[in-house]
Amino acid sequence: MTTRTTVIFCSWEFLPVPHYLSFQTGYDCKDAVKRIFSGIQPTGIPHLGNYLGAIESWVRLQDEHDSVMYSIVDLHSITVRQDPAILRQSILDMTAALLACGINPEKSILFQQSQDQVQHMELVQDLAQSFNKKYGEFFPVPKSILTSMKKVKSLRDPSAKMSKSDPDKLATVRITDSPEEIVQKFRKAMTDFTSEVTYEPASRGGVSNLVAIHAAVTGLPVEEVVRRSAGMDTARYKLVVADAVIEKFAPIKSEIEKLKMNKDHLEKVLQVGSAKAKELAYPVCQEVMKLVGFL
Ligand SMILES: Nc1ncnc2c1ncn2[C@@H]1O[C@H](COP(=O)(O)OC(=O)[C@@H](N)Cc2c[nH]c3ccccc23)[C@@H](O)[C@H]1O
Repeated sequence: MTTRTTVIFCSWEFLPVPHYLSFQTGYDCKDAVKRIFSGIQPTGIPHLGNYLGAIESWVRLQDEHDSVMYSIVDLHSITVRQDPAILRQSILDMTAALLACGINPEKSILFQQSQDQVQHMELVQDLAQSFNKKYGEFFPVPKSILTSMKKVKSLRDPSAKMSKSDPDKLATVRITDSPEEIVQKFRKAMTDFTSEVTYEPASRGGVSNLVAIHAAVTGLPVEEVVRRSAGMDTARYKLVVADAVIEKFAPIKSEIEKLKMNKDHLEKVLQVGSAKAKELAYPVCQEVMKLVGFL
């Protein structure tokens, strides 16, 4: 008998999870298989924060775990009114972006949240615990895991996180930005009056955000990035970071363009993902029905 459990992946916050994903179909929670689950809203193009804080790790996790699910959380996005046609297109664009970043539908189940039922992480934990109290140890209680990358900060206000919805267009670097746009955004990034490049997040948020981004996109330790920029002023350093980001995103950007031309493929990926997710959920729901006495 295969047993299943859920490990919630998130970058720094508690994240909600479709509740069926926290079910297991075995009888012994201790033997449960780890399941990775995370999600991203379809609205807007993924930015540097989404990439470094989540997507890059999702790609790694799909190679490290047998059961991995990523959801395009379209239900989350309708907390504000969305134009249906634009939302439909955004879901496909996000699918293209995730595939271009390296999400492999052979290794991960990629699906739309609206094809599931959704609950929040804390609620799932409460539900699992309360169900287990009444019916025995059936649901593993989901746990969160964290990435090493902290929040990527806004380029215009290092006290705020980089966000898709920032009204200041210079604050957020999107995966599909042109090299010119990326250079412009980094050139205008807020730093301070000290020209030296150092990593002191508490007192020098702006330049430290640049160092953290630089380290993350090059894969170098922060200390090494700082050492290599000795003698450089922040104005020059901004261009070095911009170049590193351009280099990182160039292959992803061209892959997105290719994938977006094949709408049928993108739709198929989501359909197959939803079918796989439903297939996992169905026997679990049946077990629950039996435990409760409905079947
Ligand atoms: N500036 C930033 N720096 C570093 N990481 C960041 C930055 N901005 C965003 N992220 C991370 O990107 C992922 C998707 O963000 P969303 O806002 O679309 O993501 C959200 O709105 C989520 N609630 C959707 C979600 C994630 N996990 C789930 C599990 C179940 C259901 C839903 C979810 C997230 O990991 C987010 O933490």
